[in-house]
Amino acid sequence: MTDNKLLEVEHLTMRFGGLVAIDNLSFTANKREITAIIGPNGAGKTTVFNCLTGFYVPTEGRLTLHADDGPRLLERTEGFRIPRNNGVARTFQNIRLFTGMTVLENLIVAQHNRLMEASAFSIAGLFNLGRYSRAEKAAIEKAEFWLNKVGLYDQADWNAGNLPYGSQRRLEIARAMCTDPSLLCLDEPAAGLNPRESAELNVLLQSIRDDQGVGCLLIEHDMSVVMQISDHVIVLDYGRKIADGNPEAVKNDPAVIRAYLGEDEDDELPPEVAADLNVDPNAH
Ligand SMILES: Nc1ncnc2c1ncn2[C@@H]1O[C@H](COP(=O)(O)OP(=O)(O)OP(=O)(O)O)[C@@H](O)[C@H]1O
Repeated sequence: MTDNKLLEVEHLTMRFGGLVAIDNLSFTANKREITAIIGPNGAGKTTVFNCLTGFYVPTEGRLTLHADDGPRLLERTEGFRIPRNNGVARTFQNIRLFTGMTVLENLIVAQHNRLMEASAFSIAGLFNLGRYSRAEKAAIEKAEFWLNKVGLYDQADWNAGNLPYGSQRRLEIARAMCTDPSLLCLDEPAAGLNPRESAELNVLLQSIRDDQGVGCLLIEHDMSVVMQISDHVIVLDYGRKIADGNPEAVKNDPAVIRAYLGEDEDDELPPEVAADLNVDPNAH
């Protein structure tokens, strides 16, 4: 199964002063799989993403992306090079689109690096019309492909900031996919979506995995999304891994149920989380 590894996280530790946000975390995410990272608030999920995508330099540990042309050590790569050179794309908990640009422009800007390469990073290169215009045409085709895929073709000329919230979430995913990632990191993509939008998101993410062959790393509080589409679930609590397995095994794991219920006798799980974790929300 070694060939199937996409991301290897080994002994990752992230400290902020005296606070240990991630404590000696190791896990593997495979190619063509959706790997979910779940856990209560403050468990360290976003910190893992921030280490993988260069926002934080880990205190300790090794983060290896097994790209098609060989392994890349993410913790040694400058943050801005990670999407460009290592093929790791990301969406954010709080949507970060270019709201003053159109929907189409957001998808073209995402391909800026490839267009600049085609221009040979020079004015002269821009006038090498054959090469640059081929790259421009390919960028527009890719944008059109993703506009169709996320159902936003008819809104291509809208300002991104005027899209409804659920559409902005889909546009953010489309923008990330326009960078041709090998690993797509999604930070709470279902947050704020209604049940219909959430179901559409499931279909989109499964298609990114199955049709595009892209591995996804997913932080999500919506257990219906996690349980329905994940191949593999990692559970964090206070920065430590407490479970690692398929969704069925994880949802029945007593350590996971305990982490969500807490030790406090008065704690109650929201009914939808309890249902997905197979527990009686009032049972203590
Ligand atoms: N830049 C930072 N400086 C100091 N502490 C931080 C920083 N970033 C995260 N933390 C702390 O690290 C811990 C883990 O935070 P993190 O945001 O990764 O959790 P999370 O599992 O993503 O939570 P949530 O589900 O609420 O988004 C928290 O105690 C948080 O306060």
